[in-house]
Amino acid sequence: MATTLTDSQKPFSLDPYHVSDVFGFILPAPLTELPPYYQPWMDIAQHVTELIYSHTLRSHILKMPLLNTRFLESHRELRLAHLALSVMTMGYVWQEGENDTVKILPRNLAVPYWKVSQRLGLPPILTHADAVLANWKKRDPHGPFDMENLELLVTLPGGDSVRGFFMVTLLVELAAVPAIKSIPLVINGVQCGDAETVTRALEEISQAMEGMTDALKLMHAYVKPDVFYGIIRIYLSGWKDNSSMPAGLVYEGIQAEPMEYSGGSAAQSSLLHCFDELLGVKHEENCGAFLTRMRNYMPSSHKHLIQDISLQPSLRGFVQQEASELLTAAFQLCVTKLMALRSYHINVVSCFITIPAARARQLRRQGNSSQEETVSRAPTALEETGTGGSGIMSFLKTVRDRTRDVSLPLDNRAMQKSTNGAQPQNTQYTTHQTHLQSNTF
Ligand code: HEM
Repeated sequence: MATTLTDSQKPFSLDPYHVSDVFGFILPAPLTELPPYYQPWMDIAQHVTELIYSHTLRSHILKMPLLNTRFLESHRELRLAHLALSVMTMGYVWQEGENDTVKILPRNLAVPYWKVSQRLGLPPILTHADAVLANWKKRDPHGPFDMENLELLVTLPGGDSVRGFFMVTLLVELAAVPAIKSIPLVINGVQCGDAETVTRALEEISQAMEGMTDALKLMHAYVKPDVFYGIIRIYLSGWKDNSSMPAGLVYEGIQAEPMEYSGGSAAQSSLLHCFDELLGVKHEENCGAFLTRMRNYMPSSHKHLIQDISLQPSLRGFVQQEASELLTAAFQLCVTKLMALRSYHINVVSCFITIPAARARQLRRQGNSSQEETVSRAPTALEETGTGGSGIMSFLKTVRDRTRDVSLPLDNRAMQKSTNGAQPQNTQYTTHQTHLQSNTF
């Protein structure tokens, strides 16, 4: 008689979580057009930048018809609709900068935006899932997935730098795909005590983390710091913990009270949340609360993946229990590479926020903050906080330092063997080896 496996006995798989084998969390082949009924949205969304520059976006949006969302059927249609409504909303709110914001998002934008957001499980604001994961197409469909052959579906002010910012972030997501695909191998390997498979999968993950750092380095080649700081950033910022929008935003036709949402940030990428849960990284109260809140800004299936990884038996506990040098080295290499990625990201933030912010302050002090200096156009409300609303540097350093806490001590010899890709000589792993045995090496 055939036996059926219960959920907890089935191998862990990425299938239920809408994660692509080729693209990871990136939406594969996003649609570029909606059904013709929604053309009034696309006509505005595809020209948001020009309309902002001519100060006419708000008036165009006010004249837009109130469309019914029930003709949007597929997931990809909903994602394009969310992206289009998101760039319109960011443009509508920030068209005149930080000093002339709005209190109300008009009904013809707010009602469909709310409904599409509800169906996707996303908040009604521009998220990483919109601007990065669902905002790309290949110029030549048969060409490579690289900077030269990729373009945005919709954009915001900032020219080549805004394209660079979203596309480099997309390439970081792509570099992470081998790591995401290795997560089930780690979890299933731990379940059945297969230390050799876990070791190999962890090596794959650490290599992908290094690839992510390399991709992040492209930010310097494709994004100008003063354009990012002075022009792009305000359009990514939200109406929570933002002194330019202290009361939040009323979504007309949804509820009379204003609502607060954080702006778009790669803290909403599911990647590092998955790695933290897998490795057992625990964040301090405030940082942890912010990061956990960011999970509500992810597509719901990706959020569930992170939750389900967190419910698995402890990988770190398994590594300690196995007391294998190679396994410990592979685990430790993941911790080291994740810390290196976070440290490099801190450098990027310093270059793109801290330094331009200091320059803007200096110009202001000298009474020299003319609009010709790009950094001077930046909103002052965002100087000390991230677009997601966090106090940037101390937050990022604390998050990086908590990563270190899961380190497992190992001797240099094992680390060298692992980085050289040496294979274990004796692969007879069992789940019940003890620490004591490892101390006899
Ligand atoms: C110019 C480029 C970038 C800047 C200026 C930047 C800025 C920031 C800021 C200010 C935060 C603090 C949280 C917030 O307020 O939103 C943050 C968090 C974060 N960013 Fe970025 N970021 C950049 C690129 C990226 C890229 C390409 C990634 C990779 C996908 C990334 C991943 C993260 C993550 C994962 C966090 C949460 C903290 C952590 O887990 O370490 N960032 N970023």
